[in-house]
Amino acid sequence: MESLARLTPLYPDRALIVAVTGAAGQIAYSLLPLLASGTVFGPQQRIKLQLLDVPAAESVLKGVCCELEDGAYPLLDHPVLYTSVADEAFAGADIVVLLGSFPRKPGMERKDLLAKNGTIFRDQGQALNRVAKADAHVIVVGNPANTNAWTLSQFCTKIPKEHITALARLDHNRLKSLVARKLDSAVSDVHNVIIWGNHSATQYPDVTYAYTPQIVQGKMRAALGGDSQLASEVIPLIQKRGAEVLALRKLSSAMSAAKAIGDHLRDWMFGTQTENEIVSMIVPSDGSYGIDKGLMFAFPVQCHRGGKYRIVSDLRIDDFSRKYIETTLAELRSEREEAMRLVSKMC
Ligand SMILES: NC(=O)c1ccc[n+]([C@@H]2O[C@H](COP(=O)([O-])OP(=O)(O)OC[C@H]3O[C@@H](n4cnc5c(N)ncnc54)[C@H](O)[C@@H]3O)[C@@H](O)[C@H]2O)c1
Ligand SMILES: O=C(O)CC[C@H](O)C(=O)O
Repeated sequence: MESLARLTPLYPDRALIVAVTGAAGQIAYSLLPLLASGTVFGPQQRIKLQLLDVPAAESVLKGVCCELEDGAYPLLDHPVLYTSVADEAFAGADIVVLLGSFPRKPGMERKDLLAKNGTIFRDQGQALNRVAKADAHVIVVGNPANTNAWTLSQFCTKIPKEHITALARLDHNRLKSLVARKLDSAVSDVHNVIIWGNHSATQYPDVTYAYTPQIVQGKMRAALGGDSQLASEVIPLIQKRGAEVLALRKLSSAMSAAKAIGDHLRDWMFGTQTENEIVSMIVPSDGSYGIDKGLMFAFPVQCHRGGKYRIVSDLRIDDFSRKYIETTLAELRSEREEAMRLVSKMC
């Protein structure tokens, strides 16, 4: 259960301004009620929503706004702003949630998305540079999320680099839930799973530092059947979970993505739940664990109220883990190279 003290409003005297792109899409349809109801920013924080989508989605977006009105959410300021002009959506925003992009369809490779979505993140980086608050906090969700966040940050120099993050929390939650199911534990009893690297099939879902009241830190790999079981079952299951949902729904994950975005934002803005709790966020590397400085990489982090976080940089990484971290690092380096090529063409 959330403690109300933890969720003391960030701005008691005004509405928190939240811009959401791709607001006519499916993740937004699950996320907007979480924002409007106080689930993410607490039951006392007023919210102003500024929604962006492409002109072709105007009618759907208007319908979403009608539903937000009809929800009679006590915390939501009216009118909800909706627009197809990025500068209008981002103006004055405290929090910027970037969903707007093309999701992968069955038969598409994730790398097909790099070129398709790169220009969106260039344009939105430039728009943020023009109109955003210098202390805005940004989360990129549109895939390929790490590299889109990197592209955005190349065009948005006004906002500090560490305020630009991307979503690894869905993978983190998937792993946490899987561990709970395997051990027949409550999800809330599972702590400190970690996702490393890319939000892709090379990510490394790591249980080395995870624990529950029954399984002490250091024993989780054995409790889940040992390293060969992890390598053959647990790790691939999490790495391929997005693809599994896509194959089943013929649409990518949306409800669970919205829940994860809420978790990411709540922990980022209010602090992680306890002093020792670790969550996974895609943030610019500070060089920890030998990851290239500036590369957008999922790391274990601890957050402190007001949008501050620190990468937990002192975990011992054994050979088993290092191999996975190197694989996802290599993929991210090559995505960044491709993005650099595209960016230099875009300039
Ligand atoms: N990082 C993660 O964990 C994670 C999880 C799930 C989905 N995703 C990604 O999130 C993105 C959104 O997924 P979705 O299911 O909501 O997709 P969707 O297709 O339902 O919605 C995307 C919306 O973005 C809009 N859009 C496209 N270009 C835009 C632009 N330039 N500006 C504003 N809006 C624009 C589209 O019109 C559409 O309404 C996809 O890229 C998907 O792959 C990431
Ligand atoms: O396109 C994909 O494979 C994944 C979509 C989404 O990022 C997810 O993790 O569910």
